[in-house]
Amino acid sequence: MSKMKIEPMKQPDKIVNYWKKEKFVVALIVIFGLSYNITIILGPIYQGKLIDSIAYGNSLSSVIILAITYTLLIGINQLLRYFKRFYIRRFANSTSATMRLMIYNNIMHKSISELDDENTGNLMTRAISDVDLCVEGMRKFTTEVFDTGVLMVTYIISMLVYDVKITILSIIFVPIAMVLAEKLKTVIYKYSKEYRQKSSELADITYDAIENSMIYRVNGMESKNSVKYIEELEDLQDKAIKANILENSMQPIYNVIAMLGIIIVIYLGGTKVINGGWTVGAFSTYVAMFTAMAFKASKAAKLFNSVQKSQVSWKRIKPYLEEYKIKDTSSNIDTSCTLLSVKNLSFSYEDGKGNIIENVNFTGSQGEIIGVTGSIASGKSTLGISLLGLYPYVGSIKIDGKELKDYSEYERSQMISYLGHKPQLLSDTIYNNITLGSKSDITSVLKDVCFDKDLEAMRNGQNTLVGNSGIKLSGGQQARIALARALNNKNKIIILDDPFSAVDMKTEEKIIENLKNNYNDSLIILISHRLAIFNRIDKIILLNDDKTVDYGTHNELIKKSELYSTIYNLQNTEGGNNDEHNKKVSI
Ligand SMILES: Nc1ncnc2c1ncn2[C@@H]1O[C@H](COP(=O)(O)OP(=O)(O)OP(=O)(O)O)[C@@H](O)[C@H]1O
Repeated sequence: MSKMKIEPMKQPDKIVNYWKKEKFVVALIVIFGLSYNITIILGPIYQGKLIDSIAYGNSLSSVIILAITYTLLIGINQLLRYFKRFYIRRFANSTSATMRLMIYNNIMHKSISELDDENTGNLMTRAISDVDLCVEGMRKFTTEVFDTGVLMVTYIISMLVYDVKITILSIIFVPIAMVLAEKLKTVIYKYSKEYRQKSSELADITYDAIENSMIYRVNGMESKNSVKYIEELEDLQDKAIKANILENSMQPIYNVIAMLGIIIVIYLGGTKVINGGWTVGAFSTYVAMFTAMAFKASKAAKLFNSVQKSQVSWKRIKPYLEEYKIKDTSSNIDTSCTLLSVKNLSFSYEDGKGNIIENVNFTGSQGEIIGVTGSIASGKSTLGISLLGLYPYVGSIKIDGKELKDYSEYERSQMISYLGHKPQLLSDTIYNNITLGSKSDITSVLKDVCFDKDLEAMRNGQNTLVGNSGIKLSGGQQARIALARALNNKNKIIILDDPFSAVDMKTEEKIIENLKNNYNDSLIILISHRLAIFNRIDKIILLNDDKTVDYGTHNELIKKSELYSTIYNLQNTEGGNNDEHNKKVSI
């Protein structure tokens, strides 16, 4: 059996294209679906013949031949059914995989501002959970086109061959059941939509309870949350009942309506047998065909409802099914030297909102360390983020003479390494947290961040699992693993946002020495509250509360900024080697 190939597709927001994409599989479904549903009619026909041959006293050998033929036909018919089912499953699996691939690709190409929006993340998680429901609807539809549509046509044609009048009179109840189902579909859609919405909300609440269990527990919120959770569950149950009851409770009613024609069949057919127009076997064949057809007709009514239900899911997925995009991974960057030049840089997170930083000017080159400091919420992290080029900025950020926004996203990722404000550890091993899935020797980088001693105490060494968000590591260990990740992916420019906030002063000093010695082919931008080592770095950017910026060497800032000199002196005089003290007197 050939392995399923998952490939992107064109116009993924048109549902019919999923059938077009699987042309070969759909062709096989058509072949097996048609042959299964056409040959099914041979079952009741041969059953009737068998009854007649017994009733009219045919020879034993001809009865046995008929019985064998009947059994063989049923066997072949079921084999065709097996293949039809197999290829329909294959179509469903492939469609589900394609939809997931297209949604995943959409996530990969969302802008950072869109991803920052919490709602986008939630909506996409829900959309992915809707894929299965939607594909299930498509599978049912494909199945029923044959098992209901083709089969009903086959039965009706055969019944017409047996008797035109009885057929026309007995099937007039079928459209009534269908019209009733059609009328109910809007109501079913409404209830189904409400149920799906509630179900996603409950999934969010569950994720939240798991992710933030510690916070809720220590704040004594768990029992209160449990009560709320039960209320939500009850509401979900209520909506589930409304959504399902109407659809399922209607099934027997559709069934009864479609079956009403049996009265006509028995009356007119029975009369025809008495008058010698039909044999008992022909009558039995006709009754079997009518019963099967009426049963299928009532299923068709249910099919309309289930297609309606899966449309709820399709509508939720559709906005995320956009054309497949491929990230450009060609790179044209200068690896021989590094020159960063920032001129009149201003930045705001949203258009029209006030600037977080204004008119920042500085230059830096390979081998330098530039410190960024300032009071709380003065925009230190924002300056680091703006240098990544992920958001639009005003002014100029040039790397090696070329504007940052003119580099491709991939080129930027190859020029700049970044350690964010939070460690953002994955629930994985130390090794995977640092390499992010690539293969490299991390021994030296672990030494550079002074983690080698910590590692010796860990039984599983680099394969130690860090727990959810690094919970099994101390704050300082988490910070150093995150720093090691940024350094392992060493680029021309390394931006480190507060890497030492959870690290003691001695370790900080050692790491700074390692950075100076082992990363002098990069330009390092070091964002920090702690100024202890700032007298050993090349230049400092001080972001003031009034959005003015002081820029210069340590000695220049000591002279020109009262704020800088006061804090530096406080951090380096009494208690200067004490972390608690430094926190109190930090900028
Ligand atoms: N993603 C964001 N969207 C909108 N506003 C933001 C975003 N990130 C930060 N801000 C705002 O920007 C301002 C500066 O925040 P930033 O984190 O850059 O300051 P900071 O100097 O690094 O702070 P701290 O000293 O507390 O680390 C704050 O008022 C904050 O609310």
